[in-house]
Amino acid sequence: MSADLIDGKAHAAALRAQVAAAGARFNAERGRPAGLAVVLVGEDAASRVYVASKARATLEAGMQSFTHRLPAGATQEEVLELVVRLNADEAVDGILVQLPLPPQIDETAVICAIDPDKDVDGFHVNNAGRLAVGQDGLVPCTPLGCLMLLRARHGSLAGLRAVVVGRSNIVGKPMARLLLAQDCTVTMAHSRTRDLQAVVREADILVAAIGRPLAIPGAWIKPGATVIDVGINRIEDPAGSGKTRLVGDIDFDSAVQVAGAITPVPGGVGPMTIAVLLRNTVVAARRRAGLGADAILCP
Ligand SMILES: NC(=O)C1=CN([C@@H]2O[C@H](COP(=O)(O)OP(=O)(O)OC[C@H]3O[C@@H](n4cnc5c(N)ncnc54)[C@H](OP(=O)(O)O)[C@@H]3O)[C@@H](O)[C@H]2O)C=CC1
Ligand SMILES: Nc1nc(=O)c2c([nH]1)NC[C@@H]1CN(c3ccc(C(=O)N[C@@H](CCC(=O)O)C(=O)O)cc3)C=[N+]21
Repeated sequence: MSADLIDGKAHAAALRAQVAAAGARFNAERGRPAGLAVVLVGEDAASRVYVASKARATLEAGMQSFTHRLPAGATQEEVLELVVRLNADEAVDGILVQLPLPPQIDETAVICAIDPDKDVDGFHVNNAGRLAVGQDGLVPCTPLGCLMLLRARHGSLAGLRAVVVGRSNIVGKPMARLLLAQDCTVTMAHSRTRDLQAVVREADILVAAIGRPLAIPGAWIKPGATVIDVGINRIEDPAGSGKTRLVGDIDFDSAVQVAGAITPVPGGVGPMTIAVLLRNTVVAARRRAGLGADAILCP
């Protein structure tokens, strides 16, 4: 038996088309496009690629894109000043500060400085708190993208056993909260979990956000489970070509034999993250303008 592939690229393309339509409606109502500002500090090559692809996707969705690059040696004050300026800029509906930041900059302080209503990453403590208590806010892109993939496959998730491996503030914790809000029975696992294999085995829905290449083998997975692989790990190609390739946290080749459905890496969760970022930007723009929810953007 071979699992169904969950095509994140196709789901992301569909979401982006919906976001473009909602963005066009916003533009028609308000006489200006929704705007996303991305802040990149330093020259990290991988970050540059993400930032460029976000800017391209933003323009393709009919939104305005503002990219701000600061040198790797930028001070905390310079980053905070830029954030304050973007908070006050009426053309900017969403602000994303690319993480990680260089070591001289306090990430928490920078995230805290972002206007929560423009925090399209959903990392601000106001938005994390809103998610925790079930109030409307801005939800982190990667876990919301995972939830959309799960809803597309299952419809209702009520009563299913979900296991989230990883408890970071940007993926694991918000993922678990979203699944709980969908009435899953949720377990959060992490590096101190005892007998991870037995915990994983319980999962009807398994979300891996660990950051360790191929950490979970197919033999651990419950037959028929839906497996969402958030991990993006660059490893040396085992064929010894000297090239590198991207792999997830799940050992795809063995897991695909056991799971009911599985996301590939690349082409799974990653493309959804960017599509949800655009979705969050239109949601933020509508809320800031005092417009009601746009049904098409609801997960
Ligand atoms: N597709 C996408 O769009 C995105 C992908 N990612 C990818 O997702 C992965 C996770 O990212 P992120 O959440 O930021 O990572 P973090 O490093 O912040 O968190 C990793 C989590 O995994 C846990 N962990 C580490 N080792 C083990 C282990 N052996 N067994 C069980 N749990 C373990 C850690 O536990 P503990 O808390 O105990 O240390 C921690 O909670 C990365 O590969 C990242 O590149 C991230 C963001 C977006
Ligand atoms: N403030 C902030 N918000 C983020 O959301 C954020 C961040 N900082 N820092 C870095 C991580 C990582 N991240 C990814 C987004 C898309 C892909 C993606 O589209 N990946 C493609 C592959 C891309 C490739 O080939 O390199 C895929 O999985 O198919 C990956 C990773 C967002 N992040």
